Amino acid sequence: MAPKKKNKSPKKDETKRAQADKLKEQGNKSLQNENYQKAIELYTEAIELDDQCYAYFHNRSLAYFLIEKYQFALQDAIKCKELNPDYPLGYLREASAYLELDKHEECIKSAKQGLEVEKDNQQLIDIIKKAEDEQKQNFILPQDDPELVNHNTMINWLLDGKSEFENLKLQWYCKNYRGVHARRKVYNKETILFIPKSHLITLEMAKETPVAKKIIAAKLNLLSPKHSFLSTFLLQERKNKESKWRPYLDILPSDYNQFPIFFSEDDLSWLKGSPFQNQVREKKADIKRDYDDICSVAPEFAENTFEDFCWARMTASSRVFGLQINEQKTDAFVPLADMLNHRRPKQTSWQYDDQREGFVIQALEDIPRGEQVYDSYGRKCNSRFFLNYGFINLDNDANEVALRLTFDPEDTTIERKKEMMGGDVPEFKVYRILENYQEQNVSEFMSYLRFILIRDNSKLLMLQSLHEQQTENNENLQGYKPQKTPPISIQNETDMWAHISNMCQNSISQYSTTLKEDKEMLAKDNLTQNQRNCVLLRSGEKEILHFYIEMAEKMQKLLKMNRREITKLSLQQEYIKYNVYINKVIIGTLLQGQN
Ligand SMILES: C[S@@+](CC[C@H](N)C(=O)[O-])C[C@H]1O[C@@H](n2cnc3c(N)ncnc32)[C@H](O)[C@@H]1O
Repeated sequence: MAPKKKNKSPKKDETKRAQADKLKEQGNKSLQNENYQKAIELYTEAIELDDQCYAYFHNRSLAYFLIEKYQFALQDAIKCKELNPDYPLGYLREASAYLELDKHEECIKSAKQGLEVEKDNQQLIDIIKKAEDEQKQNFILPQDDPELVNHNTMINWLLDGKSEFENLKLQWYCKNYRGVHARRKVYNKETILFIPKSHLITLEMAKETPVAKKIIAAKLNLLSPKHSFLSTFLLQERKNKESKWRPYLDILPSDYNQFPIFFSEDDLSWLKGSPFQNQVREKKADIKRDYDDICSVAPEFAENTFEDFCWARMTASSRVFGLQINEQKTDAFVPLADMLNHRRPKQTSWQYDDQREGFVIQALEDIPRGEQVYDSYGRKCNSRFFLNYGFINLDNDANEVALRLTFDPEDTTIERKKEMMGGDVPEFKVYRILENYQEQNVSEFMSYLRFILIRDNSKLLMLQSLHEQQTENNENLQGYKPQKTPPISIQNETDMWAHISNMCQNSISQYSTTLKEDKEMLAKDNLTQNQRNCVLLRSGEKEILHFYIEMAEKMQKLLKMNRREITKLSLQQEYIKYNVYINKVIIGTLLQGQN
């Protein structure tokens, strides 16, 4: 049977076109009013009446783009281009959708075609530049680089295991150094990553290795048991070519040369004078002790060199998450989640979701497309970041410097002090002080020092009775806590500042460079990364020491004045930062009652 002829009445067509145009106008108004869904409906109705008008497809493509339906935006842009190849904005819509879909080649190709139609269209020129820039960032490594190949294998392994992270992508900054970026705009509260339990390496799994079982059976007292168990697991699986975990193992950093425990003596010498130099040696010695202990109960573990064990331990210290799975605390390696770099304040939060049975990360703010997505590793001193993560955080308000307090053996009140403290005084006590003197650590340090410096038995008696009053109702009356000593007298407080100043000056004199010299070195920028990090670490410590030397000088000066003079001086700019101490301790306590 012959097909029926269509009734082609020109008049009917014209009416339809007029109706369609009207709908388009209404659609444009909705678009202007940011009612994109309505605009899409109106353009769709227009298209149903007349599917040969490029403008309807162009406008609907734009509306789809604005609600982030990029695949639909692309389809309409392609149709617009087909209907009118001379319309440059059709190419712009197509290129924009391709860019959002991370199809950089295609984006550049369609924008270039658009430029053939209108050669100086600035939007087309801009989008080519943006796509090229992103391409450069994405492909810092050649396509066949093993790191990239391994990365793709891991991504497929995770996706096959039903992981979800469609809005995230990995980006390289240089070899072995990667970060996670938003593939598309991420919204506050959006769950951006899900890794099922099947793809987590937990502490419980690590405790099942033959070596771990021997450690447990021998009741070994390891210094870092959790990280050691996880390390034995990593090393066991690394040797197994058929390991289920191969895709994850293959993307782990191949070395940790920027971690201080791997530093040469030459690199370590850049830490001369810093208490951190010892911390590094102690950390390495602790890891060696764990390694030797493990080898002693599981001799086969010695197949792994100490270097191998250090590699595994640093992998654990820099990548493990402390989780709670079904109310049980554990530690785990979480592939891909461990690719997020650190930044404070918190931009994302993570947890194990018992219902979904997997690890999830949620955004805590909107993150624009292309931006790096961070995890906060917490508020930590740079010495901890350096030791356990191999980097230094600039502008870190949590930096500390270690100061050691000891009782004076010549102190005639020492016996009473011992008695008060419940028998004995510790040989020494190390406090890690921060530049902010209001931090609890610092006030405990000052209080401890006040107690050490008392030379007057009557003051000790007063503290003892205060302590007894405070602990009156406490049945397990414990010894006196020097770190709770309140400000006692002008003399004691003056002594405390003099002592702080001496200790800080003594610490400063241990370094082979001054703070000024460090700053000049950093400005020159001719240091290796490890040298630079050492200089940043030691200069951070010196800043704190200088802060307290200056504070000590000013507070000793104030402690010689009367209340009126102090109040006047404290209003000066250079004293403002000490006002909390001045008002609370000097005026509020030591000079209480004075006019
Ligand atoms: C959990 S991993 C993050 C992924 C890592 N960048 C990678 O490529 O494997 C932690 C390591 O990332 C690096 N890192 C994380 N945050 C950093 C930051 N803010 N600055 C410098 N390096 C950082 C450090 O090397 C750290 O040991």
